[in-house]
Amino acid sequence: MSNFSNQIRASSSLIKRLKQRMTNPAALMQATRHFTTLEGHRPTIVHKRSLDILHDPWFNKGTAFSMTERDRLDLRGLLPPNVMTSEQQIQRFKADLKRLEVQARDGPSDPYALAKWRILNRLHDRNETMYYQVLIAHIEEYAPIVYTPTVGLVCQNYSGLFRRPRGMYFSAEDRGEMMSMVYNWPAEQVDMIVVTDGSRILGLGDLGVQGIGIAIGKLDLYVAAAGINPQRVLPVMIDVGTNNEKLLKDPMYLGLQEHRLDGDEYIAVIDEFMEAVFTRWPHVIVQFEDFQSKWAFKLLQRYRNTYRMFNDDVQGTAGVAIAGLLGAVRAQGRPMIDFPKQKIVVAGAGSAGIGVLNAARKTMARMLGNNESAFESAGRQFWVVDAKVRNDALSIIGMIIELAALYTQGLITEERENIDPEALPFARKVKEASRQGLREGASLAEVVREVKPDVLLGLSAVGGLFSKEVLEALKGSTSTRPAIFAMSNPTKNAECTPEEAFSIVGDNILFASGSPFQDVDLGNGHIGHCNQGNNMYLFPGIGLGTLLSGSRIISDGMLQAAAECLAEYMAEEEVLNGIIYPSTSRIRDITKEVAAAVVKEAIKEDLAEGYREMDARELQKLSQEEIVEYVKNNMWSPDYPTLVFRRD
Ligand SMILES: NC(=O)c1ccc[n+]([C@@H]2O[C@H](COP(=O)([O-])OP(=O)(O)OC[C@H]3O[C@@H](n4cnc5c(N)ncnc54)[C@H](O)[C@@H]3O)[C@@H](O)[C@H]2O)c1
Ligand SMILES: O=C(O)C[C@H](O)C(=O)O
Ligand SMILES: [Mg+2]
Repeated sequence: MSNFSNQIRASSSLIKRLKQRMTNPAALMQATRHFTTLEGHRPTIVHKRSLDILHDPWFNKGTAFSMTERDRLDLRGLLPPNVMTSEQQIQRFKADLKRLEVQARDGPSDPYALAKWRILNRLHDRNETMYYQVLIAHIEEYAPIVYTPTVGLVCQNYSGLFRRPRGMYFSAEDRGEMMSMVYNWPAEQVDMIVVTDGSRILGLGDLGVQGIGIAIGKLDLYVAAAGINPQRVLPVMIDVGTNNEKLLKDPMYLGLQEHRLDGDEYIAVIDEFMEAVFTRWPHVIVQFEDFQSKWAFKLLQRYRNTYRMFNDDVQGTAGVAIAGLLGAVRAQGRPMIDFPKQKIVVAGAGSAGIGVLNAARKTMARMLGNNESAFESAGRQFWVVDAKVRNDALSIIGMIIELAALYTQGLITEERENIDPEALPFARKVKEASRQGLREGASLAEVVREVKPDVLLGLSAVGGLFSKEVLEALKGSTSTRPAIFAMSNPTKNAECTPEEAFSIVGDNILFASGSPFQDVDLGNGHIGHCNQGNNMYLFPGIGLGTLLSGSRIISDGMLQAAAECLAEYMAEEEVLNGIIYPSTSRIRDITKEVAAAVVKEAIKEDLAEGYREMDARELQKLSQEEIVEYVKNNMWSPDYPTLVFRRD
């Protein structure tokens, strides 16, 4: 699109926004105040633009920059969309100070988590190199602060915590202008974008614009674990509104205070964003993060064959779960090839749950011969329990219908009405279910009692779902070592704690959770190991491997290679001791290995087009060891460079 037509779009949208303000009393007041200021004072001349202004305490006004100023000073997209008055800014600051005590108490297991986050964040703003030195050297201690679980708390309190903006904001009001807005980002090259629309942040629901925190946290791991250069990462928030009623009414909220766009309008915004970023940075990789499942699958299908993108919750989680499930087989003292015999109960058929189910089924089918009947019989190893408010129920709420009838819950069978298309392949046949003593909607405890599964895996976002009754039922498992994956985040959303799992089901279980927990002291010198089953073990390596291979897309084979690499990373002895995932202190090493596996697969599939001086032909010639070396040599480390001044 030409610059000229962009300018026309920009000015027509400006007029539209001014018109809208005329009907909004608060905005009108603000506009009036702005003009009064202009009349009363001469404008200040600035010789800076863009981030340089935001980073200069003398000129910075933060969220109080008006829309016209944002346009004039190339600030558009560098601030959350809601323009605030300076009175509102002060209110927000005071509310944040007051909330500090409460937040400290709300914190995950560490009451000082949020205070630590603030200190680290200030360091990040001051000295990026030192920030990453600290993070890498103490990743075990600080990953739970900059990432899950504290990042959830940060997102929930983002309006108060917001200081210096980080990343870009594209809002529904920026339609038609994104192509020019991307040029407001100061970096000439961007390798990794993590984008969210804030619609499902961890298990905390719709947090609207505040979800930017999750994109920032994921990119911190890209730098710390994968060695992506921090000057080449870009966190993005696409603000299409929010359906969170509390945020819609909150005067301190920084995002658009309107309901979420839906349907074609929503897709048009995401399409425009994708076109804009890939136009400016054709080699960028875009990770979709924490989109509600309604859009997660559709957008993945829409873009995955044309853009270098993946969905972390669907695909990253699937790989991490596969590695853990294979680890669970090994921990039983059996070969991985026995995986297709495992009986697996999954609670939660959302974007992550369905991603895991599809990948696990395919892995089993491959082991069984990779034909149609293998795929069919693999499907019979899964029992899926979900609980959903029916879409149609929302529209008939007014018709005095029993509340209970609005929900579909429990075991999914083919009898279920309005079943999600993604869950349909996993619906149990009614006759088969009844032979097992089960029926449509059977409770999780009933399913566990009748199936006696090897694995109970939760991606439901419901804290405590693996209740005493459910865990008691798991004692009847036919496995020598039942495995419990309580994968929902953050901490309070975990389906159960490791203490509950070990104390109720027994010392011999295998336990993994999405958020970190302490190991459990089982007495007599024995430790119940708590694994962290989190997609952080894969997404950094998937991104880095894709970047260094120069593959134009991220294929199923590349994702599979990443998962297998993680599964094989753990030594036999560790696995037999119940350790199926590496500790976070090894995340840089595992990421290097995963990236190398991804590069290797991209070469094998003839997708690798090369990166910088390493062209496709050179890549083809590399041995396994050379690929690992190539990856290692391209990982950024936080060392101070020597600086030299030169006039422009
Ligand atoms: N450990 C990880 O690496 C990882 C990765 C991705 C997601 N997650 C976590 O998994 C959770 C789910 O994420 P998602 O993207 O799939 O969300 P989602 O909203 O798409 O899916 C959640 C599903 O759980 C179902 N559910 C709700 N209540 C239930 C109940 N009582 N019993 C059974 N099912 C129930 C919902 O109907 C929905 O289908 C979140 O907490 C997220 O943080 C963890
Ligand atoms: O963010 C995480 O910790 C994992 C995962 O992406 C999630 O959405 O929970
Ligand atoms: Mg996520």
